[in-house]
Amino acid sequence: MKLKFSKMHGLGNDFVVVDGIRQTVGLTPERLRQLGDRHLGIGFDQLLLVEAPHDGTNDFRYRIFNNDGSEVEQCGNGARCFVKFVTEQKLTNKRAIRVETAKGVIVPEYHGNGQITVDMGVPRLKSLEVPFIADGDAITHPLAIGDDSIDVTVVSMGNPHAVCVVNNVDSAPVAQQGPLVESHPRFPEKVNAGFMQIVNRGEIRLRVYERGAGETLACGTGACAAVVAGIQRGQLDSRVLVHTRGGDLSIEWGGPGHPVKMTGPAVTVFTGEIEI
Ligand SMILES: N[C@@H](CCC[C@H](N)C(=O)O)C(=O)O
Repeated sequence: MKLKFSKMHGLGNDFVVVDGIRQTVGLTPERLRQLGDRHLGIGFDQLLLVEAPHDGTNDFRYRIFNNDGSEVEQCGNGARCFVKFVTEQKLTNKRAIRVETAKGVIVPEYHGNGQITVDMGVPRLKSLEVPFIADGDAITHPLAIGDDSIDVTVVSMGNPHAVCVVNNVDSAPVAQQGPLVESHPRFPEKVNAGFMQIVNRGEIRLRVYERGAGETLACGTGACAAVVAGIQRGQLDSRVLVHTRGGDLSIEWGGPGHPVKMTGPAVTVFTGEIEI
């Protein structure tokens, strides 16, 4: 059986996007890992599956799989690619669409100038909602990593994030500490680990070691979580330019109870079909 797909990226965070409305798709975790392999398959950080919504008031359902085969709740760069995909594939002609994810509805809006803004929903800040095993709901928590201790702020953007502040992202120990944070026993569902350098109150540099995918060139929910964490810590203003290794995202957050808005590009690289 042949599977049609588009290869896309958001700031170098790359995706295989599959229309599960007009073709039948059966993907096991093993098959996902094989398709995600950069030598033996197509290669991707995440595979995005477009489905019909469960609730008729929404336009689509959006499922996300990491390249380790795990299904996850949310993906920010993927959300922008999702809206470009459904527009290019003529699955909709709306500019603003309502998309169901495993943790609520997101509302991406296509501006037509190459930029897409996504209402990523209200971040969850309570430890239990991340989930994170904490003594209380402090803004930073010391986390023991081997012989070191790092201070993390935990945020759920639908998916779990732990953000620490570093002096320089270029020399931050992302490859060493990232996997230890990702699988730390205090995060029962694992976590995405963000390393944020604060440039000024409106600008940060960010690297993210993603749960189930390793370090990526950019992470949209990671950018949202980092800005929320920086604002919670009193170090950032409400509109922040986030520099990632793959490019820039603009993030806005009005504080607790408000949704996070993320703006950035989405690119289609090629389309293809693969035997599965
Ligand atoms: N690349 C993403 C996040 C993808 C999911 C993440 N690895 C997780 O397991 O939660 C983004 O742009 O947000």
